[in-house]
Amino acid sequence: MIRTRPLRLGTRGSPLALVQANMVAAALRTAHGWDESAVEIVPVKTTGDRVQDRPLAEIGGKALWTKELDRALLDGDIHFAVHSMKDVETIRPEAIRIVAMLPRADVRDRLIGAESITALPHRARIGTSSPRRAAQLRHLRPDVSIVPFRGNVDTRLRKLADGEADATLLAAAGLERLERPDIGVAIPLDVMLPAPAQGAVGIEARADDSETQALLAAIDHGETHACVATERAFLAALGADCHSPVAALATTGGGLRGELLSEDGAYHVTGHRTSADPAAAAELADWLLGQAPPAIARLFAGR
Ligand SMILES: NCc1[nH]cc(CCC(=O)O)c1CC(=O)O
Repeated sequence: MIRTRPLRLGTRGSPLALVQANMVAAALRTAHGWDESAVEIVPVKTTGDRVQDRPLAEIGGKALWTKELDRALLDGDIHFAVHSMKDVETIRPEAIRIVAMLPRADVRDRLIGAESITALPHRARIGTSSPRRAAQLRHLRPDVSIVPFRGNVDTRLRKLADGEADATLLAAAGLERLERPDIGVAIPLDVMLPAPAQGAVGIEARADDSETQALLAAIDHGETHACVATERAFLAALGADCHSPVAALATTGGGLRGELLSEDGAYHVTGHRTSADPAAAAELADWLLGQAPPAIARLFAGR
């Protein structure tokens, strides 16, 4: 196909976002036999990137990563947007559709600063701004304290090196894509379940732009797409947002696993369904909420 203008790919401008954008551009060029100029990368600064000094939950949650890109998409400034699916809210604007996902990377978190969670020094200070990671850590190690840690991967590693914390947790996927796969140790999935959609890169287009959607369909990884859709259905059924300490993982062979925690990690409930379809996700969410002690249930009171 001959394109008279380049396809405009919108992305955040962080180093990780740009790597992921380039992965998508390369996949499209390969799938369609396009040359270098066929896809133009358009970095868009988001509120989440601008405001680095306050917790995300305080300035408005996950929408901060997508709002400006949504606008660019709806205004026709870009043809499609590339996101870490972990950072995309469960409820999306009607006019925007998640069209494709790249093959998922390692879904685990990596611990940097100790050999394992058990091996963390007594009362270690852990740098993380993720409510899920904080609650999971405190559940496993009630003695540790949590230090807020925002910023991109390099910023967080620098804060750790500067002694602002004794250890931190980062997604293996991000470290891999930034070509630092060996930093720290992978935490086994039976010790720590990842965030819903962790490790998945997704692509959104306008719901009415069937031409762009057809081009993107060529690079959609069906298995990743299905598993991430199930994890997102689980979040949606919980009425969860970024304030909610929730973990989930769906795999084609292993079904769906989910975990809800109280913010302080004192309580958690976990469950498993052998099927990884969205109906099982909604059912597991309801079952977990039914099991949950008040300290967890109140976090989902708004649903
Ligand atoms: N919330 C930030 C964010 N969004 C996606 C990733 C990593 C890549 C991924 O999980 O797909 C990260 C960094 C991290 O959690 O370590």
